[in-house]
Amino acid sequence: IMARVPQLLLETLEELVAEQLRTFQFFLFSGVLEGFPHIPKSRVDGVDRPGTVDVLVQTYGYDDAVTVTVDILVRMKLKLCAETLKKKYDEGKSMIKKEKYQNIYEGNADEGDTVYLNKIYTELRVIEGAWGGFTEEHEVRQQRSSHVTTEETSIKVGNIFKPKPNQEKHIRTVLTQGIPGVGKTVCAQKFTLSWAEGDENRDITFLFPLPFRELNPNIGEKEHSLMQLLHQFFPEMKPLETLGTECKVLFIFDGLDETLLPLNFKHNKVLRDETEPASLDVLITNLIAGDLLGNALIWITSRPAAVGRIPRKHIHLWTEVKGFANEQREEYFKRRLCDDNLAFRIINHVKSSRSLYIMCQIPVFCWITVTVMKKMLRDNLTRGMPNTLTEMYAYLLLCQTDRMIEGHYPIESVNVVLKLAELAYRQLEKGKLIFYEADLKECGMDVKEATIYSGVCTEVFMMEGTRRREVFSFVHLTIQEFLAAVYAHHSYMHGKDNVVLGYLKRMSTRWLPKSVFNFHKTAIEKALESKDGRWDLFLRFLMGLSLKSNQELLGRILHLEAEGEEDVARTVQFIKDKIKEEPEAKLNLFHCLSELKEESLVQEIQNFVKLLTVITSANKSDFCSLPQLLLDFYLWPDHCLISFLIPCFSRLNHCNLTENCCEDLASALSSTSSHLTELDLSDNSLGDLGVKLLSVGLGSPHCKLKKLRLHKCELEGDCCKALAGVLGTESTQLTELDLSANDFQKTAVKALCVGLCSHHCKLETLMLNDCKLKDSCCEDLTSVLSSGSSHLKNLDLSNNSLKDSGVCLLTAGLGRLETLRSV
Ligand SMILES: Nc1ncnc2c1ncn2[C@@H]1O[C@H](COP(=O)(O)OP(=O)(O)OP(=O)(O)O)[C@@H](O)[C@H]1O
Repeated sequence: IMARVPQLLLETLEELVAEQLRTFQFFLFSGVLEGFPHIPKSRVDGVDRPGTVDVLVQTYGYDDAVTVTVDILVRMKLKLCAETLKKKYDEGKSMIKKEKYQNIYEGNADEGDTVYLNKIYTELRVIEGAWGGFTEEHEVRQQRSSHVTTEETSIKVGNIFKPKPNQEKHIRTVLTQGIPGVGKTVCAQKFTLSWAEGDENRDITFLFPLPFRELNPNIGEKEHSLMQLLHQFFPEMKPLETLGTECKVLFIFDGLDETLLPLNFKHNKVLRDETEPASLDVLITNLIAGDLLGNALIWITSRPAAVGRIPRKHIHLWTEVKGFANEQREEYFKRRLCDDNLAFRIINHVKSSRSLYIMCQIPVFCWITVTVMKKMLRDNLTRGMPNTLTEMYAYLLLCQTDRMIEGHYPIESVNVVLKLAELAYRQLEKGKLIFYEADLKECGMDVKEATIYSGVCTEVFMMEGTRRREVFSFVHLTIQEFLAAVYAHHSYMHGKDNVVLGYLKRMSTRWLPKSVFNFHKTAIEKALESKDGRWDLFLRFLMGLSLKSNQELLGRILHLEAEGEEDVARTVQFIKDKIKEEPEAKLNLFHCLSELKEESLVQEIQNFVKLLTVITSANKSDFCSLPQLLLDFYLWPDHCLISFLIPCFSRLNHCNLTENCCEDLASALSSTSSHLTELDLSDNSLGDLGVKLLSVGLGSPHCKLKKLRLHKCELEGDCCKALAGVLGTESTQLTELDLSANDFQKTAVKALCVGLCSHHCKLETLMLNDCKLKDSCCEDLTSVLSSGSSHLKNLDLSNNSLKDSGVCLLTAGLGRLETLRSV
């Protein structure tokens, strides 16, 4: 339709006779059109029809060129002509609506390139019933805490409104929450498209996607009825005056976090009539509360921090988008790239960096990774692939700048990036994610500059309706945080201006001596003071930018280099001191060290975990989530850290562990740097499978374990063969094995004895008490004891069902045994 606008306008002007054309042009240059700039007389006076169309489009853009033309035609009393133009335009617009849902808006799409949703859409993990007790926490932290939720029931997005078995009440309102970039908008779009294509939810007659951010510009406009609002957004609905009660209607309100509406559920008047005018806030709150169109289905999506804006009583089903599971990550890369070889290389790189791999749970990071790595591999820049977050975002900014230069935009990238960075910082300071032209102006930017970088940094929305208005936002909050850090770093390096301090403090301290260290220190303190973690990611990027390598990387577009390397060393020390002060509150500081590629991070974590062990030992349930937490988020460099962590976790008894952690433990035990000699895993539900997985590590030549406790681990004997294998390996150093309080049968002990007989076996103490053993196992044990190779000195068989005859048999062949407990 947009491409057809000039043609539509031309067709309209061709209906005018010469006299009328001159009158039309008079309106353009006379300046009578309210809210639209007038066109200089010299540009239109006496110009032919195609020339007039050109001037119209160049001056007003497609949308407003049509609005202006319709307005003038009405003033010229050419009503029919005006209506025809408007009708054709509106019809075309409703067609692009459908197209709008077929394509996905991604910042990096090459000019004219269409990314089809159905092509790249990869199933997302969505769970239902999760009320996580949301807090005002920063979303990146939410990602962390959402990790430890326990019970999760997956749900298919297309089924959220379908009745569940045994459910009496139908679900009218659903709220779907998720951290930024996790795929909420894409979910809503996919739902809409599947419905529009007739694949799913065909019982819904009307589906109205009304993103909160597109509703914002309507705030403060004169009152509208719900029907008028719908007519404005969906012109094809105009023939309908009411929606009635017969048909099933669904409203999708995407992005609750972006609304500027007060959502005053408590005091807004009750509204029941969809034709009665009211303020936008009244319309929306009444729709959600069910007073207006009580049968309509409502779906709201939101980032976690904003979900509290809807009273819980109005929400019937809570769901949460969790992002991609492991296989889905790979599938995404394959779908996105259409080149298996390239996908394979990217997947391999992502897998080689655990932090990157974890980040790629969030689809938007997958997209950033694809954007950056595709270009790097294409340019043969395989050396030094990005590993830290700062590197990744720096490359993203470079990619975008290259695209801009390729597009021959006659604009100086340095300036635009800096202005954008300032914008990012100022808005972050205000806690704003969306902003207006006035905010751009504050940073010396015009709309054109912002839109040139629209690919990655900002999005522009042409609003429908009576007014044209652009709303801006960074494509992703993390990009805003990155650019904000660029601004803070640049301001300090070039003007010794510490923006982090805030204006007043900056003024009052301007005479004090300055140093990079002091600058970093204020930023660290600011981040630590903010309760909602708003500055956490900013700080990570700021630390990352203090690395010479990252400054050089960005050197092509920005001069960020700083003197004062020793200052960075002081910053590192300061971070470490802060961590020691209050380790459990300073998790983000570990991320900062990893952005700084701080080699001693490993040591720091080890110390940190030791401290944590002491702090949390009183509360084992908190403690048990920590290994997973740490493994996931603080592994850098990726491969060796776990082995450093393990010594601190040598006492993992009673930690609610299951077989799920055994593979990680095994890999820690088999790491070359593993120094663990004792491991207590008692009172966990490892089961036979868990111990089998663990045995892979136990049997490794690098495993230095001497004592292993598996008391009460829900073992039934299946694992004994694997344990025997461990005992029989040449490198085994195990001298003490506690298998007490498990449920072993004869065959289990028999299997174990194979290992005990091996001449490599160094076991001196074996505890098999409380194992429901019967006499029948004594025979095998006796043959072990009497074999010359056994080192067994202590054997505990107490609390089993052994009879005298069995014990007699054992005592007959004690070998080197010093203690035998059998009662
Ligand atoms: N299911 C999916 N399949 C493929 N790509 C996806 C999927 N979900 C998300 N993406 C990618 O991630 C990007 C961000 O997703 P989306 O805009 O839906 O996130 P969001 O949760 O709405 O974030 P925000 O809270 O920031 O609005 C998309 O532009 C797309 O590139």
